[in-house]
Amino acid sequence: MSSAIINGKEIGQEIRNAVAERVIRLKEQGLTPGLAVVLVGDNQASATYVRNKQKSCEAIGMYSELIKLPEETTQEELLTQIQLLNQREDIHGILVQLPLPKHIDEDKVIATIAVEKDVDGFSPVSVGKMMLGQETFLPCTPFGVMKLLEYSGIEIAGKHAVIVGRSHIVGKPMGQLLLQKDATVTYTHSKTPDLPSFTKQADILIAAVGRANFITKEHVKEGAVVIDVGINRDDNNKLCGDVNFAEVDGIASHITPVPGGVGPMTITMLLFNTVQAAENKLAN
Ligand SMILES: Nc1nc2c(c(=O)[nH]1)N[C@@H](CN(C=O)c1ccc(C(=O)N[C@@H](CCC(=O)O)C(=O)O)cc1)CN2
Ligand SMILES: [Mg+2]
Repeated sequence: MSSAIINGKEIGQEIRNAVAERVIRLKEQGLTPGLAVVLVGDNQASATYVRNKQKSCEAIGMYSELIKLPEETTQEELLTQIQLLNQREDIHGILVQLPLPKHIDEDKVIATIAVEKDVDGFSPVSVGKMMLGQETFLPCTPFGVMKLLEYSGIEIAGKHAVIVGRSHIVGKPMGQLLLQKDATVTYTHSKTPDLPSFTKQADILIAAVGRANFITKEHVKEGAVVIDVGINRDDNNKLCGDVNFAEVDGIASHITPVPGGVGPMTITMLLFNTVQAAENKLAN
């Protein structure tokens, strides 16, 4: 029997509809939520994601503004742009599309975003608050995965979640969010020896390694929930995840496809966070 598909497009749309309602309420009170998206350089994938973020904002009545800077932009110039956005009354969320060109210190740039506008949840203060379980903006991809699990009725408490990958934007926060919902969490990564001996124990397996079709049937326990965070291109340049879907289908109880699984949730949760930032502004 095939695994149940967790449909991120459908779940994402349901959440976007609810976010759109909140935008209407804010506009009735004279406030249009505004997102500034900073794009530096000519990375084609980044340009596509940024376009999708802007379109998604507009689709639910939010304001979005693109700050497009050339590849040669200096770190100082970029920091100045962010400081200006930090002061803008009409901008409630700021995001800097990653990756940045090599000559720019990503950490420094992210740390400059005002925490109340850090809708990506990447700044050191946001990350610290998340670790402490305090109210803050959660990073959009792991936040989206939590919503996929919730909307699919998947129990987390008492389950063994195994994360493959330890990036700052996915793997590390993913483990924290699952831990806060009482999962037992194991982190694995590219240097973990005998990876299948760990992943085979997972009730919930999160694949966030960034390698096409890396997770095969030998990594997955019968009945596991498999969440694929990867966005890769295979040998035929076709979009694929970190999980070999054809192999794992039928072993997992539930699985997310690529495309149409975690990806759409990333932008959904960005909209969610930006509306939250605008509501916070009204409340304070
Ligand atoms: N500042 C940020 N930079 C980056 C983030 C981020 O959350 N904040 N995440 C990724 C890229 N990303 C958003 O920025 C992103 C990636 C993929 C998708 C998505 O919807 N994927 C689709 C497929 C799209 C395609 O056809 O190429 C899917 O999986 O269905 C959304 C957002 C790195 N940078
Ligand atoms: Mg760099």
